[in-house]
Amino acid sequence: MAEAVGLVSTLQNWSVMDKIILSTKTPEKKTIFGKGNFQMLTERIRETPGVSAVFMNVERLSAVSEKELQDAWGLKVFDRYSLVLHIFRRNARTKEAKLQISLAEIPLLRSRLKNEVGNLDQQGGGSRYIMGSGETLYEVQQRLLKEQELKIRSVLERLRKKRHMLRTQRKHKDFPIVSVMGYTNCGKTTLIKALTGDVALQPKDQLFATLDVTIHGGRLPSHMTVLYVDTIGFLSQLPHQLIDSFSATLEDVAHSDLIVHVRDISHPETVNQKVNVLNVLKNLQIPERLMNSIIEVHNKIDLVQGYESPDPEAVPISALNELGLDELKQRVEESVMKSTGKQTMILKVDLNSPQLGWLYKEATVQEVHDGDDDCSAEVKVVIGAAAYGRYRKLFQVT
Ligand SMILES: Nc1nc2c(ncn2[C@@H]2O[C@H](COP(=O)(O)OP(=O)(O)OP(=O)(O)O)[C@@H](O)[C@H]2O)c(=O)[nH]1
Ligand SMILES: [Mg+2]
Repeated sequence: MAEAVGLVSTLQNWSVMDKIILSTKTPEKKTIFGKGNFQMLTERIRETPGVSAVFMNVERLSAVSEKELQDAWGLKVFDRYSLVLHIFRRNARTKEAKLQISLAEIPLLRSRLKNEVGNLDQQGGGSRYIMGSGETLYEVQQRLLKEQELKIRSVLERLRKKRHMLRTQRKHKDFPIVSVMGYTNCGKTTLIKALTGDVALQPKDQLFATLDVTIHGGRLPSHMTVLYVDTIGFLSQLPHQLIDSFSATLEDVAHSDLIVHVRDISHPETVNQKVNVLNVLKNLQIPERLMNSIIEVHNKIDLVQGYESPDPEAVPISALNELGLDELKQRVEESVMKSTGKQTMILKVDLNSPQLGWLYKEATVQEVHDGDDDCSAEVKVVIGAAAYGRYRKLFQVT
């Protein structure tokens, strides 16, 4: 099992795996391989030292096929769905991520159950009624699964509402939100760590190191605070049901003020990865204004000698070596000012009133200069239209 997972971490794309592990395009057929092929594969598996699991590059194996292959090879057999789920399970930290995984596991349990009951039926046990309850064993188990699914969904819904509330509070505080997105392992977490200095962040050289959407405050050149959102990485051909379960965690992206798309330009599949990420973003129904203002970041330039971006709009950086970050922050600032309608203003404040304190709390104070008299000051401030409206109303400024 460790090998299978290690392999995914290193290769990061299914197509390369075809060459190394097994592949088939007809998982639904009861017998996947012809007799000759099956024997050849079995021999290859036996001859290869240290194989502890086999990965079949298909979205879903039927429970019957999975069991047959496992019995024949004496090894755990993964398909794309169960392998991604396995990695997710290892990396999940928060309650929400764990619940999402439990939800994604239900279809697997359901098809296994069907298979087990099929076997029991052959022995004459599966469809018997239980102690006059009117329900067969299969029906009871199906019902329990359904109940479990409903319970998970209702807890997830509660967590979602809580997130919604937090989002509203953040908006009220007027901090722009920048979602950092990209293919798995492209360096999203490393970049946010470099931009915010948040030592709690842990970048890792593995797939789906980040499974929870987390938020980190960082300063822009104008001293404005923005909130960077670290998101789950994308992977091509991620099984559909898993996307459904996890797209909920990406919901917040549609409400952000800017998307930064990080690309690992040292990766041989970097162009395909970009296409994949943009496709998923389209499916997440991101508003057009956000899609049109995406900042594309070319990361890991330290790994490509003399890198020159083919796209003059892209920002080349090395998150690990902290190269190009000043330019990136500048671009983020310009974009955020535009999308949030924030402006730089010079306000005259009365030092005998709480105006200055209010501005420090609700906006970004850049400079404070002495005013015409002892009790006034001129304040350079970055402030959004809504906050300025509140300021004027509160202090009756015309
Ligand atoms: N050489 C080099 N390595 C980098 C750079 N940025 C990130 N890495 C490495 O790439 C690996 C993945 O980094 P992460 O920041 O965890 O990537 P991620 O996009 O957050 O990955 P997931 O959360 O799994 O989707 C780590 O080993 C980082 O050290 C860079 O600029 N140069
Ligand atoms: Mg990450």
